[in-house]
Amino acid sequence: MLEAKDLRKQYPDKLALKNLNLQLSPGEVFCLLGQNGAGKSTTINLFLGFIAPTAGAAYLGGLEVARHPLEIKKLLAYIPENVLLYPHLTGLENLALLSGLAGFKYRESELRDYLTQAGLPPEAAQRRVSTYSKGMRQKVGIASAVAKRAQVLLLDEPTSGLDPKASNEFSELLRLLSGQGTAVFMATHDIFRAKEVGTRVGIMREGELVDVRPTAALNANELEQLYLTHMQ
Ligand SMILES: Nc1ncnc2c1ncn2[C@@H]1O[C@H](COP(=O)(O)OP(=O)(O)OP(=O)(O)O)[C@@H](O)[C@H]1O
Repeated sequence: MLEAKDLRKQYPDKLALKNLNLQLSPGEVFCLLGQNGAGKSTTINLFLGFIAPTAGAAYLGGLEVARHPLEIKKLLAYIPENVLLYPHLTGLENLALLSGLAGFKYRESELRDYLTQAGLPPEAAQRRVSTYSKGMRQKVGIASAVAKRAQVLLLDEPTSGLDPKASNEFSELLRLLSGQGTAVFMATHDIFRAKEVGTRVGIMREGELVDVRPTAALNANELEQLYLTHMQ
């Protein structure tokens, strides 16, 4: 569902990603840990097609991202730290717009159901998004991923700045999506969440994926120790 083959990104004065090799199956949740500047966002931006690789290739659903920019946009949903929505439109209107762009036309009742399923309070659906909290905007992002029937979900530090309850609800939604077969690739600094929602966790250091483990094999303390050992 998601694959990197010798994926590499060289900036003029920085090798941001060194020959990444990785494969994700449907329903897998891969959490990528690493310090600031390790290359996590670079990896996500390569899968999004926002930047071009220097060598190697990124694939989504078997399609090479750099060669199929339009097709891959239909396969994937992207949730950055701050979900960008139209502030003067309501949650419902935003979702109608986002799913419409992906080619889906839903009735208002269906859009409401997607928002409720994502955990947005029903009264909020009619409110302008400018009144939403960060967690509520994330929920609209998740609702849009579900409404688009995204096969791959890319997330860049989605829980940073969320309170523990919102962060926990977010983890539940990721489990729901992965249960429906969506492959999830998430860059995060949150070791606890990575252990909780991830099926596998990877540790990136200076552009290199230095360790990959199934999360079932470690408890949160062991994962933290492993991470710290790699950062020494
Ligand atoms: N457009 C660019 N031009 C030059 N260097 C860049 C560019 N974008 C990123 N870099 C460099 O590439 C390296 C990897 O950056 P990246 O943003 O992928 O790290 P990150 O792991 O996402 O960090 P953070 O946790 O802070 O988001 C860093 O050294 C960064 O300065």
